[in-house]
Amino acid sequence: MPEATTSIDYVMEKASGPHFSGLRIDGPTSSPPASSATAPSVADVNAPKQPFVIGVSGGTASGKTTVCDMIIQQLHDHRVVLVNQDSFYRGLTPEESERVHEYNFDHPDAFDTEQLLDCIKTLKSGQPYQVPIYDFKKHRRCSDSFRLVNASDVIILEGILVFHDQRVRSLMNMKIFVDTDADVRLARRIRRDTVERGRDLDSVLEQYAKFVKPAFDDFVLPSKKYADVIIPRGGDNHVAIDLIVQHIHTKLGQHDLCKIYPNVYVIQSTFQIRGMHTLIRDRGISKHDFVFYSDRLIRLVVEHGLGHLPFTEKQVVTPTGVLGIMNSEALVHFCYSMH
Ligand SMILES: Nc1ncnc2c1ncn2[C@@H]1O[C@H](COP(=O)(O)OP(=O)(O)O)[C@@H](O)[C@H]1O
Ligand SMILES: Nc1ccn([C@@H]2O[C@H](COP(=O)(O)O)[C@@H](O)[C@H]2O)c(=O)n1
Repeated sequence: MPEATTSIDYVMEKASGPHFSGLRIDGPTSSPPASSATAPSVADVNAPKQPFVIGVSGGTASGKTTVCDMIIQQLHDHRVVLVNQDSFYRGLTPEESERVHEYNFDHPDAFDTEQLLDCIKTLKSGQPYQVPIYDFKKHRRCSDSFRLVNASDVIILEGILVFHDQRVRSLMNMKIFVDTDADVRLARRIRRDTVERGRDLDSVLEQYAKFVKPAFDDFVLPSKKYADVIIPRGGDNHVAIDLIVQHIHTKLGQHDLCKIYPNVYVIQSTFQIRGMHTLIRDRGISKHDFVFYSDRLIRLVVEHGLGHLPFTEKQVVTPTGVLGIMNSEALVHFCYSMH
């Protein structure tokens, strides 16, 4: 190893832990095997990724759906599905239907949370789900039609109370709270409910004062503390939405080639690999170091590729008669007898 690079190397080795394949580069083979908990196996790294689940909460008419639509538009190169908590409103009993103005649609019990959980768990496992369709005018689900939601890269779960239940929260990778002033929300709600949901002004105002506002204070606002990101002004906040989309892109990775070519394997990015890529791109690097680190990176690719070839395990005795003491290169060449 060149002397000038010893300290950089030392830091990288210390920080990175075992290399992906379980073999430390140039190090002794006393490091943990590939099955170690700290080193993901080839199968783990290339296993189908679990969908990225985003929860979007906020008060009524805060702009949740608008924000979700903007995120979906910007994630056009990924498969994204939107699930509304509203779809899981319970059906009303005949008595409740008769006195619908006394029914609190803003209480957590108004939702069938068990079914919502089942839906998100099913989608997370890569299976499609038949999501109910809710009719806000009739206050009930359409009994004979569903929306078939397919497995996807990103699942967005949107609703006033999606952060209320711990079990639902725990399924989320990212939680967003859309924060819009109450007067703006009420104004939007009046317009929306009278235009789209078949209500009159008096009933909207009465429902708001009796149920919507108290439930916001009791359940929605307290769940804001669970949010990772709070978006003031909802869909008007383009900066926040751009940042969120960037983050999701990073989390999903850019390995679209894997979707097109099922036999493409991507080496997991580690601190050490990123460090070496940084060094060889540094215009000030010496020729010697450039060759040294490029050589290491190339060797990683070769070792990784060899790991994908069929092999049978072999016991070997080293020339000194000691079992198991060999450097990483020797391990690759001796342990795997290629077909
Ligand atoms: N930034 C905005 N400016 C103006 N109107 C908006 C804005 N965001 C949402 N709206 C309107 O307010 C209403 C509620 O928005 P929506 O996104 O459906 O909220 P939520 O899903 O939180 O109930 C809709 O009629 C929508 O068109
Ligand atoms: N039959 C129903 C069901 C729900 N609501 C109201 O909808 C609000 C939640 O939907 P947002 O799109 O505004 O998030 C909630 O505040 C309920 O009061 C309803 O009016 N009728």
